[in-house]
Amino acid sequence: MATLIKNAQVLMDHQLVTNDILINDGHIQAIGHRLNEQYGAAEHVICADHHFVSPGLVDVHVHLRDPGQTAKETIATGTLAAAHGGFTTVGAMPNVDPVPDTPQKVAAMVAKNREEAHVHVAQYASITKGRTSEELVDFEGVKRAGAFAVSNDGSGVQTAGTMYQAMCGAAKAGLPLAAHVEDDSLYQGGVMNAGPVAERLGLPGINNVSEAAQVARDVMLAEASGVHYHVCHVSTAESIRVIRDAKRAGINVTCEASPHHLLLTDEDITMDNPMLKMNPPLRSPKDRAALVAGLLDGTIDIIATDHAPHTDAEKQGSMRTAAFGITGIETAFATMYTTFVKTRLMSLDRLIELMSTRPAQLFGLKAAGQLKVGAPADLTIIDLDHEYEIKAEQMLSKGHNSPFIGWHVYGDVLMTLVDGQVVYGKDQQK
Ligand SMILES: NC(=O)N[C@@H](CC(=O)O)C(=O)O
Ligand SMILES: [Zn+2]
Ligand SMILES: [Zn+2]
Repeated sequence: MATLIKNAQVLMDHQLVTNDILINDGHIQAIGHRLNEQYGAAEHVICADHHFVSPGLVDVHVHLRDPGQTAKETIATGTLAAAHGGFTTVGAMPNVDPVPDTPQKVAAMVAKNREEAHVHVAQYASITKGRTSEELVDFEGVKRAGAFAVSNDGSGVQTAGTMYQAMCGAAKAGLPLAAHVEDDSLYQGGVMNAGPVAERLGLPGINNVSEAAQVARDVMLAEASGVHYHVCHVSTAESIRVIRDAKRAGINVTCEASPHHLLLTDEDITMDNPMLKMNPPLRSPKDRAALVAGLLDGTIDIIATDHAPHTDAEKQGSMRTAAFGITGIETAFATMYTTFVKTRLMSLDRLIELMSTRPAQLFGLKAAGQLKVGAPADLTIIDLDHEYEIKAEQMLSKGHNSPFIGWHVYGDVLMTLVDGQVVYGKDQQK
């Protein structure tokens, strides 16, 4: 079946231009004008009404919680939430139960994702068995079973020797290694960033060095092993400095930042509020400024949400006891667009590079992140002009643990297509 998207604003050579997009057999067949004269009338016509049509967004850091914690999220709800956020490919973190730490378990996850997901899911295998042990997974085996990368997200790899062996194995298998950087021996049980705000609130703090020291260690190990080392949710000025230096030295290191670390600081925590509790924590304004500088100078390669849904009960009460993590996949584009593009700190083109093109390229997701003839029709139609309020009841994730509820933003996703099929349509929702 052919679908024609009419009057789309698409980015071409860094400019927005009006075009029609013809989709056939799940792929983009043509981009241009008066396509029906050349190709015949399409069975299905979607009027984009001069809204922006983006290559589907790509988020390499998402927690789908399934199997094992389906009260928080399922593959179905998490990927529907992704489609609502404009994402057509997500990377699923392996802190689920059972952990995908063998080729068999990875193959089972890949099959389950294919069965139940509304968007493409790239599956992480863990780095070590059970995610916290020192026993390495079979890197070649998990790659053959369909893993696109390895990560122990949720925990750092504590021992340098284990990390080095893991990097050598991942490098040999051609798998990127995405690291949650956290040295347990430097982490002293905090629940928010260490500093004057934590002191004022009487809450235990998490220092910068528990992250940055492990980044520094890993950069050395990455150089020695030759792996593609990717730092997850970078949050400190020191980590940015180490990564910038490592890149200058030609080491194969990349990193992601999450919207919340680019948009909020610990000064936004005016009271004990679990909606602002995540790991790594919201850092100081100085750290945020270093992250923004890193985003603008290219030290930060991509944006990833770290969408971490929890039940309402787990996010109630005090930050001392609430779960770490916030949702993000439904608010990432709008919050980033509003703060960085609408204000002209960054071009729309660059934001799409950070949220679609580059993550696909860095992680070898060859079919994703492109709007061009021959590519899969993974697209999202976004209204950039209408201001709206982020509301919990509009979220399709099971998790409502977002600090962005109540924000007024631009960048409303109207429709998302995966392989030419509409997987989210604003008008079709309640
Ligand atoms: N970021 C978080 O605070 N939580 C994540 C784990 C993680 O990303 O490290 C989770 O799985 O809930
Ligand atoms: Zn993490
Ligand atoms: Zn995570």
